Amino acid sequence: MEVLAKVSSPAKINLGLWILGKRSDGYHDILTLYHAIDLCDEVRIEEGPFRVETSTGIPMEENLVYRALAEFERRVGREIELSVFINKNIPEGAGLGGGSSNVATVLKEVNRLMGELLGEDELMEIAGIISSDAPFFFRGGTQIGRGRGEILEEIEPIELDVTLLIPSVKASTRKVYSLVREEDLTPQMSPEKLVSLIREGRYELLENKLGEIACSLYPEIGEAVRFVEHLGFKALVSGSGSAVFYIGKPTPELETGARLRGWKVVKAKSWLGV
Ligand SMILES: C[C@](O)(CO)[C@H](O)COP(=O)(O)OP(=O)(O)OC[C@H]1O[C@@H](n2ccc(N)nc2=O)[C@H](O)[C@@H]1O
Ligand SMILES: Nc1ncnc2c1ncn2[C@@H]1O[C@H](COP(=O)(O)OP(=O)(O)OP(=O)(O)O)[C@@H](O)[C@H]1O
Repeated sequence: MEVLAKVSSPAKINLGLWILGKRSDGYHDILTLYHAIDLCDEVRIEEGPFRVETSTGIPMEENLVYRALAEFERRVGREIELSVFINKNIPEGAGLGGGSSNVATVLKEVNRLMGELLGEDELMEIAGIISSDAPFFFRGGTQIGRGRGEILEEIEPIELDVTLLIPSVKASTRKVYSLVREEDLTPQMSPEKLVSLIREGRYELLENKLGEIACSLYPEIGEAVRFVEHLGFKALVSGSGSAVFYIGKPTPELETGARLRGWKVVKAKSWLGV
């Protein structure tokens, strides 16, 4: 079959995440700085029967991309006659937004291949229904996320070397959020404070309140944080975990320690292209 599109689907890290409050719809209002990195899934779209397959064998009905395309099809009133194949490199349940990135990347490509039937706003609306992290991936780069994560504001691009340390445990975003208590809320944190921290390069002041809960729920994530801090780096959990990262390149001590513990090390850079 003819290959119609080949496109990369980048991961994200959260350069800080604060939980501002609990909402009546069961979600939480957050303030976060999304940052796309060059750890990517590879998406291939061919003409053919409507299907969505991943290299990790995610059942199609469970695939966030399939659910997004089903909603797209309903709205445009035309059948999708395309086959989507995703080669997964982004570890699942790592707080790196793999599925969310796939949703945005595939919606954009399918919409383009079918003649731009929907505008970006409506595509982002579909994406946001499927996953709170997905709207970020339409523009990528570095964006402030508020609300559930779907209210976005681009800031000037920053270029970082990032080292990810990925424990084998998969973190459940829903479970981590379900443990949020009153004392974990920081309603006083504002986008202005966050932007000034970043502008001044005060990365040591960044924190992820959700990541702290993930560490209590999944001790291996806490171990990874303490190991990175022991090496003298500022460790942050990405999203709800399990990935831990720091700004800088891998060191021999880090590689050795990670190997001993069976943790994956990924050397990444900012992903500036969308
Ligand atoms: C942790 C982050 O990844 C940080 O970027 C996001 O806040 C979560 O984004 P996500 O994985 O796309 O989350 P979703 O798939 O939309 O929601 C999964 C579950 O996480 C909880 N959830 C998610 C986002 C949010 N702002 N508040 C929440 O309480 C809800 O229980 C929801 O049912
Ligand atoms: N296309 C997909 N890619 C990855 N996971 C998917 C996909 N579709 C559905 N899933 C399911 O969703 C779960 C979470 O996926 P994802 O990789 O986006 O989580 P995550 O890395 O924790 O992202 P986030 O930062 O949004 O929490 C996976 O464990 C998997 O079962």
